[in-house]
Amino acid sequence: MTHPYADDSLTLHTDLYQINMAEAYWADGMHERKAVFELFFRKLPFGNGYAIFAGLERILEFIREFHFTESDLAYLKDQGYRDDFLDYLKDLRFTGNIYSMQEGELAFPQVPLVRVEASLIEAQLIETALLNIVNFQTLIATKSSRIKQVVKDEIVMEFGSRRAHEMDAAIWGARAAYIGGAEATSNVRTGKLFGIPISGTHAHSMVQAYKSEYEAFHAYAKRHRKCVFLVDTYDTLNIGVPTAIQVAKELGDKIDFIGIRLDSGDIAFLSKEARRLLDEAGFTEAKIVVSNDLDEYTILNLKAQGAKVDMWGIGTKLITAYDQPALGAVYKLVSIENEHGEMEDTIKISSTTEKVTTPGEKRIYRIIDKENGKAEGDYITMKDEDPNAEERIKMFHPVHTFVSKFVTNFEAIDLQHHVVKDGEIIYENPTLPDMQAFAKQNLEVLWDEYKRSLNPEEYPVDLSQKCWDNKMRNIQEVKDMVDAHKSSGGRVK
Ligand SMILES: Nc1ncnc2c1ncn2[C@@H]1O[C@H](COP(=O)(O)OP(=O)(O)OP(=O)(O)O)[C@@H](O)[C@H]1O
Ligand SMILES: O=P(O)(O)OC[C@H]1O[C@H](OP(=O)(O)OP(=O)(O)O)[C@H](O)[C@@H]1O
Ligand SMILES: O=C(O)c1cccnc1
Repeated sequence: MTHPYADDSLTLHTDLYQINMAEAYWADGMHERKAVFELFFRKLPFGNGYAIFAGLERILEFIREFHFTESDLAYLKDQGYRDDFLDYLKDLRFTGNIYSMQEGELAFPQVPLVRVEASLIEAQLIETALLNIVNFQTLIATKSSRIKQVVKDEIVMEFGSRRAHEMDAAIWGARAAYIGGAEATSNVRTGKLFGIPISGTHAHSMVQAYKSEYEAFHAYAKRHRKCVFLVDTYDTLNIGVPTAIQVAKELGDKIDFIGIRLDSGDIAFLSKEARRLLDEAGFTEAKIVVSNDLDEYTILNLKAQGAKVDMWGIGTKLITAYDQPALGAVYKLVSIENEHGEMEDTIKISSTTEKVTTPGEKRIYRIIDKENGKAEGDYITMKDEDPNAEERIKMFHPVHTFVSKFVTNFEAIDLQHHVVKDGEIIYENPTLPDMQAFAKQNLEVLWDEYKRSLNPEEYPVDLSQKCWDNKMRNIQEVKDMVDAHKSSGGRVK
């Protein structure tokens, strides 16, 4: 199918209800009221102890391009939207402010990753895209980091393009996997777009096409100096590895014999035997690459079995976040301008305690113990609080309030950066290697108990006293409103 709209934009990459709400705000003259939304998730994925934030670069790209094109407006007209509203949309651009964590930052439940302060209509219309971007990219960066925690010093290569949920997911997922700790991707376009190292071996089809491993390895080596030969097409130990060794010996210095790849069978047994054969032949530096439905669980198990692996090629289970396909991040209104031009808190009540939002304009700090450089927890305050001006802070568990602690001798690091100012992008994206290094450096401030892959400790995300009191006041106000409503016989004025 050819693309029917030359000017197609991502602005309609939204849920219908956003446009319907936008129309109502506009018709009622509420659309320009200032609103504050926070984007956060409630539960860490994969049972992990932390998440790695990713997605900012694409958010900024989306914001820069945000406008309704001719064909977007024509389509909306076909859907029945009225001309006066469409005329308004024609000139609409994002003119608000966005504060965000940097990509590679550690993220925890309830901590806003992104804060949008904009006119109600603008903030509402970007919700779906922001969630779509952050939910996916943060999930994959986290899965990658989790895998890297298990792999440790060996190399992780992202091999998932063929199994990703279509093309966008392949490239943005490979990028997120890189931020989380994967050293390279097999996706060439990702390398071109983002400056990430690309790497690859060859497939069984090449051996099948040349009919023998000997012919295939020679053919590959004729055009490629760096060689990793895939040795499991017919019989790994009897034909594959010995043929790789033979070709490497025949070609000597003409190639860099990087090593071999195993893609089936018992990886623990085969890698140990292949290591022995390579070492006996004098190729002690040759690497063993493995692939085949790997994830952190299999890798951990293979390591426990003493598998001799130098590089892990990981596809399906990384790029699709196989064991948890969604992060569940949400975008919630926490404050809105009233008819008198004052900002007012808003709250969403739920019978599930974790789902009750924390109202008001807030700030997010990571509390670092000055003595040991480790994180004590994240600290959510009201916007006019400055924890760095305090000698001692009291941190409250947001749900189990009996859990609280006093912290002294700390530094409070503001996690949100001003990235869009009055519609203008003021943030320069770091390079991808810098983002990866940033993620690694962030993990160093976490105690090991939050980093283990099985049953990690829960990292503290606490509220300031003021934030807690404000939340309670808002809950009480809603309760009073519900009681008044009930006692009026359920009538709405
Ligand atoms: N020693 C091992 N211990 C635990 N899991 C292993 C071990 N060796 C391989 N695995 C994993 O077991 C699974 C084996 O899958 P499967 O049986 O489909 O592979 P295969 O039949 O050897 O290869 P393929 O079907 O791809 O040709 C893979 O996920 C692989 O990573
Ligand atoms: O297993 P993954 O983690 O997804 O890694 C990518 C897989 O892609 C290739 O296989 P291919 O597409 O040839 O399919 P295969 O599973 O039959 O080998 C490669 O040989 C890996 O096995
Ligand atoms: O380069 C490889 O070996 C590779 C790339 C993608 C998928 N499977 C293997």
